[in-house]
Order: sequence, then structure tokens, then C-alpha cells
Amino acid sequence: MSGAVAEGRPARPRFETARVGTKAHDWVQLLKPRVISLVVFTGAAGLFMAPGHMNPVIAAVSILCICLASGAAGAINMWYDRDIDIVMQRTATRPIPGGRIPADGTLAYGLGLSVFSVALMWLATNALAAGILAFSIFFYAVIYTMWLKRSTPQNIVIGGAAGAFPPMIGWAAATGSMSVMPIVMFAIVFLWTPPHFWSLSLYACKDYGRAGIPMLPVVKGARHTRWQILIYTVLLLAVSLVPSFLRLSGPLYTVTALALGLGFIACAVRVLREKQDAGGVSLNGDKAARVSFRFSLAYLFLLFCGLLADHALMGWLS
Ligand code: HEM
Ligand SMILES: CC(C)=CCC/C(C)=C/CC/C(C)=C/COP(=O)(O)OP(=O)(O)O
Repeated sequence: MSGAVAEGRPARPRFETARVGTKAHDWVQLLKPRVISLVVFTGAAGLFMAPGHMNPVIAAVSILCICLASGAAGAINMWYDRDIDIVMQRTATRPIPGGRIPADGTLAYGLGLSVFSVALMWLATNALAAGILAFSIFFYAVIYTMWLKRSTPQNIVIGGAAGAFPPMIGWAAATGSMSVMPIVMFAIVFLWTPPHFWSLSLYACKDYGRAGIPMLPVVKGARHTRWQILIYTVLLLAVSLVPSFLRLSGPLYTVTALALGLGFIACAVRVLREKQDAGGVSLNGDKAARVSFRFSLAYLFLLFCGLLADHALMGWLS
């Protein structure tokens, strides 16, 4: 089965698909390693925030499982999306559209790693962690990639849940149970995903239009997307302060969340005020949106660093 290409889509443009790196490098690229790095960090943060002491070897295996599962889901995503990746400039040189890795091999690789990571998580920790891990793979590979991505401009709002599960998986691996803290961490990543992705989509909009993907700027326009980015950064600031209101974290985290949240809102305001035409399209090469996308990555990393540092400090002081 392959992802259906919408009828009437323009013939694929010619992009540079020259060989990039080695075969081993290509197999690693199928896992979306740079995205994994942040996914794994949020999973590890969930694990380290959990109460009690976890055997360090089991902790390392749990983090490895999140890494492999996230990569597996990324490989299945690349297998299914091979028909649209080839028409988008940003993705045209990926291993499958570049003709360097066969599609069937990618599917087998993704499915194999999925089964392996879930089974290993179950053996090493518990059924709850393995269950949420399996559901995350399913959510990203099937619900987001095969269904929502091609059918609704709310694709990444709902689909963003897939990338928000890792803190819950980390916590479940450490405790075998669920609690308010990992659910708040889930909510933070969930609300972070729209401004993260829509910032990028503002300057990758032509690519998505060409591929027939109903991303928000393609369907509702750039101006609507700019407002949505601002709305979500405000919601994100509010939710990021929940651990402080519930007294689950201390002043170090509160200051970090406030500073980063206000910084992200400032980025969103700059995106909104960017020099633009009547349709909201930037006249400035989407400079503000590029800054906002880069800030989103720093935001999530530093916010969770703040949470961990605060947790360590409170433990040390008590
Ligand atoms: C449905 C949810 C999400 C969507 C649609 C999305 C989309 C994207 C896209 C299209 C890129 C550019 C990748 C490229 O050019 O190859 C990107 C980059 C990135 N995303 Fe996301 N993302 C989502 C969720 C997440 C989550 C949950 C995380 C981690 C917690 C994350 C971390 C990253 C990182 C670290 C990069 C930079 C990769 C690089 O430097 O090449 N994303 N995202
Ligand atoms: C534990 C586990 C399974 C976690 C899953 C985490 C995860 C990989 C979340 C989604 C991140 C992402 C890069 C989405 C983009 O997909 P896209 O298809 O819209 O982007 P593309 O056009 O670059 O392929």
C-alpha cells in the first residue's frame, strides 16, 4: 500500500537527489534522528521526574526503547509519505525518494523496530509503559501520518499528541503508574507542537501546497496561522505554570517557565507583525517565523531542563 496521491496533483518537480552519505547514514536518517533527540529528552525528563529510585540500567534501557520506538514511527512515516516527500523540496533527498533505500525495506525496518522496542520495554519495565509506547507509535504512524495529515488542517493539533506521550512513557517506566505531573508534561508538549510546526509551515507552505497537504497556511492562509501561533503560545504559557500552581515545582521552574513563555509569545508577536502582504504572506523571507521555529526547539529543551533542575534543587533542599 502506498499513500494516495491526490488526483490532479502537478507532476513532480525535479530536485537534486544526489547520493548523500553512506548506506548506514541513510538507515539512520530514516529514524529522523534530530527529532528523536528532543523526543528522547522529554521522555527521559518524565523518567527523572518520577518518585523513587530506578535501576540505572533499566532507566537506560527504557530511554533506548523510547528512542527506537520514535525512530520506528519515523521510518513508517517516511515509508507511507514517500509519494509526497518526493514532491517537496525539504524532503526530496530523503533516503526513499532519493532512491537509496527501498520502500519495502523501510516498512520492514519500521515494523521490526516497533515490535522490538515495545517488547523490550515490556520485559524491562511494565505493561503500562509498553502500552503507551505502542499507542504512541500507532498514533504517529497511523492516526497522524495515514489519516489526519492528508485530511484536515487540524492534523498537527490532534496528531501532536503522538509526540507528547514520551514524558508519560518515562514516568510509567519508572513507576508503573500515572500521575498529574506527567499529564501536565504531556499537555505542555501537546500545546507546544502547533506553534513549533506552524512557524515552520509558514515558510515551507509552498512545499505543502505542491504536495496537496492541507496544512493550516495552505488552507486558511498565513494571517490566520500567525494568529493561531500567538493563541497557542499564550495557552502554552498558562499550562506551563500549572506545576507551579499545584506546588509540584518550585521558584526556579516558575521563573524559567515565565521567561521562556514570554520569550515564545514575543516571537509569536513578531511573527504576527512581520511585514506582509494583504494575504499575510511575509515580504521579509519569513525571518520572524524562522526565529520562532528555532526558539520553539530551545524553549522545550530549556523548559524541561528547568523542571529537572528545580526537581533536583527541591530534593536537595528537603
Ligand atoms: C505532529 C507533531 C509535529 C510535527 C508535524 C513536526 C514537524 C516538524 C518538521 C516538519 C520539522 C522539520 C524537519 C525537517 O526539515 O526534516 C521538524 C523539526 C523538528 N522537530 Fe518537530 N514536529 C512535531 C512534533 C515534534 C515533537 C513532539 C518534537 C520533540 C519533542 C519535535 C522536535 C523537532 C526537532 C528537534 C526538530 C529539528 C530537526 C532538525 O534540526 O533537523 N517535533 N518538526
Ligand atoms: C515514542 C514515540 C513513538 C514518539 C513519536 C514522536 C514523534 C516522532 C512525533 C512526531 C514528530 C514529527 C517529526 C512529526 C513530523 O511529521 P511529518 O510527517 O509531518 O513531517 P515531515 O514532512 O518532515 O515528514
